[in-house]
Amino acid sequence: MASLRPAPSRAASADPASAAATVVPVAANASPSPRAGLAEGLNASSAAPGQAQKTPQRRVRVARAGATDLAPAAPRKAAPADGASDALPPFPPDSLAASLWLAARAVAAVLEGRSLDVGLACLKAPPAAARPAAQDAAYGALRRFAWGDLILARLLSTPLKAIEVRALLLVALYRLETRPEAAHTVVNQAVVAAAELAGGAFRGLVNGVLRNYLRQRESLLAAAAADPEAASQHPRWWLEKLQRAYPREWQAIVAAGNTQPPMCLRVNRRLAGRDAYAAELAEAGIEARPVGVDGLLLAHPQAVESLPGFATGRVSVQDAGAQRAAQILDPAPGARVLDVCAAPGGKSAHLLERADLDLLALDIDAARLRRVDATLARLGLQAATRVADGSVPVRAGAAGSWWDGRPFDAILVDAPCSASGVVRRHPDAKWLRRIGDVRALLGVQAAILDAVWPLLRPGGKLLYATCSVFPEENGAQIDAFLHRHADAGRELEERLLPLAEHDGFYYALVRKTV
Ligand SMILES: C[S@@+](CC[C@H](N)C(=O)[O-])C[C@H]1O[C@@H](n2cnc3c(N)ncnc32)[C@H](O)[C@@H]1O
Repeated sequence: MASLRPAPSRAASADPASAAATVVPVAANASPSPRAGLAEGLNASSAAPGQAQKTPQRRVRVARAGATDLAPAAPRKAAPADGASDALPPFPPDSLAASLWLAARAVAAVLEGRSLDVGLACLKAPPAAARPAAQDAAYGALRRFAWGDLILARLLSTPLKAIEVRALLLVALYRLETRPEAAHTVVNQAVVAAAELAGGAFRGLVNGVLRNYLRQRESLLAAAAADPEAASQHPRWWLEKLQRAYPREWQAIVAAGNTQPPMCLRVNRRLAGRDAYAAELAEAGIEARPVGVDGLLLAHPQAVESLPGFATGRVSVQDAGAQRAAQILDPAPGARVLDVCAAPGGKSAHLLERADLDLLALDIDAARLRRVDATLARLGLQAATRVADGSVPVRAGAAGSWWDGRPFDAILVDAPCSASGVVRRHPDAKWLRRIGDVRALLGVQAAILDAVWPLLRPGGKLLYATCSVFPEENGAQIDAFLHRHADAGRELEERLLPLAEHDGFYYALVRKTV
C-alpha cells in the first residue's frame, strides 16, 4: 500500500554521518509506494474547503492506492532545494505553527518523490529557533508515514490533491500522538499553519480531519495496529525481505529502524586525542562514551555548532559502524588508495586522519563530490577528487580516462545501496524506494566491483561496504564477485545489524591473490 515514488538510484545510500549531523529519524510501513488516494473531504458529507465539519455522519473508506499514488494529481511548485524562497510566514519562529508549517514543506517534498535531505533545505532560511521542532516533526511524520496514511485514508473521502496540506495533516497527526496533552493546541496551530498553505483553502478541512481523529482515535489506532505496514512502519516488501533474511532478528531490526538514531562522533586523531576530547565535551556538559577506536557516542544528539572544535576539524559526525571501514581497510602510510564512491567523504576523511595516503576520491555525483572537498578542507586533509562513473571499465591513457595507469594498493567500494541499514536516519528511503530499485542497485554494485578490480595491484586489498542489511547486496554480491574473479580471495566479512549503538553495515575485505 503505502509508498512514495522511487528515489533516484545513484546516491541511494546517503551518508549516515552527514545525516546525523542534521537530525534524527524513524519510519512507518507498507508496500511499494505511497498511499494515494487520500480523500479530499472529511467524509462523503465533508465540509467544503475552508469550513470545519462538525460531526461526520459517515465515513467513506478511500482505497489506499499503490505506489504511484503518492504523487500529487495536480502539479505544484516544487519546494526550492536551497530554501531561498522559503521565508517563514509571520508566525513566531519557535511557535508550534511554524514547526508544523516547515515540517509540512519538508514532508511534501518527500511525498513528491524527493529525498528528505532535499526537503529539509527549506529549514535553512528560517531562524534557527524554528528548526529543531520542525525537523523532529518531519522525521517523525515520515517514520510513521504508513500509519498516518492509513488514518487519513479513513478520515478523508476524496483524493487530497494539495500535497502540502496532506503533509501538514501527516505532521499534525504525529504531533498529536507525541503531545497528547496539548491536543487542542496542536489542532489550532495546524489550522494556523494551514492558512499559509494552498492559499488557506483547506483550513476547515484540516480542522475537521484532526478533530475527527481525536474523536475516533481509539478505533483508528486499532485499525492501524491491525495493519502490518502501519503497525511496523515498514513497507510490506521490505518486511518480507527482513523476515526471510533474519527469522530471529527481524522484529528487533524493524523496531530499531523506528527509533531515533544515536549521534556518534569521530575524533580527528591528527588534531585531538579521544580522551582529551571527551574531557572537553564533559566540561561543556555534553555526555559521551567511547565507542570503537576513534568514536564517541553522545548520550543526546547535539547541534554540530555546539561541539568544541567542530569548525576547525577536530571532530566529525560519523556512525560507529561507518567508522569500521577505515579500520578494516587499514592502508599502510604512503599507500595509493582509491575511494570509488566517496561522497560526501566521511570514509575518505577517516582514512586520511589515520595515515598519510595518496588518495583519489571518485564519485559520479559532482554536487556530492564538492562535499568531499568541503569535508577535507574543514579537517585539514588532502586528496585528489574526480567526478567519474566508477561502474565503467577504465583504461589508462584512453580519452577522458581518470586513471593514470598506476595500480592502487587499496580500494574502497562504499557502494550505492538500498540504505536498509540506516532507515532510522533516512526514514524517507523506505517509502521512496521500491523493490525494483534494489534489483537495479545489484547491477550497479557488481559493475563497480568489476570495473575497479583490474586497477588493484596483486596483493592489494579491496573493501566492499554497504549500509544495507539485505543479503543480496552483501554476502551474495561478494560470493558472485569471487565466482567471477579467480584471483580474488575473501579475507574478512563483517555484518553489523542496526540494533544498538551503530547502524547496519556490511563489510567484505577481498585480497588480490596474484
Ligand atoms: C554510500 S554513498 C558513499 C558514502 C561515502 N563513502 C562516505 O563515507 O561519505 C554512495 C555514493 O556512491 C556514489 N555513486 C553511485 N553510483 C556511482 C558510480 N557508478 N560511480 C561512482 N560513484 C557512484 C553516490 O553518488 C554516493 O555518493
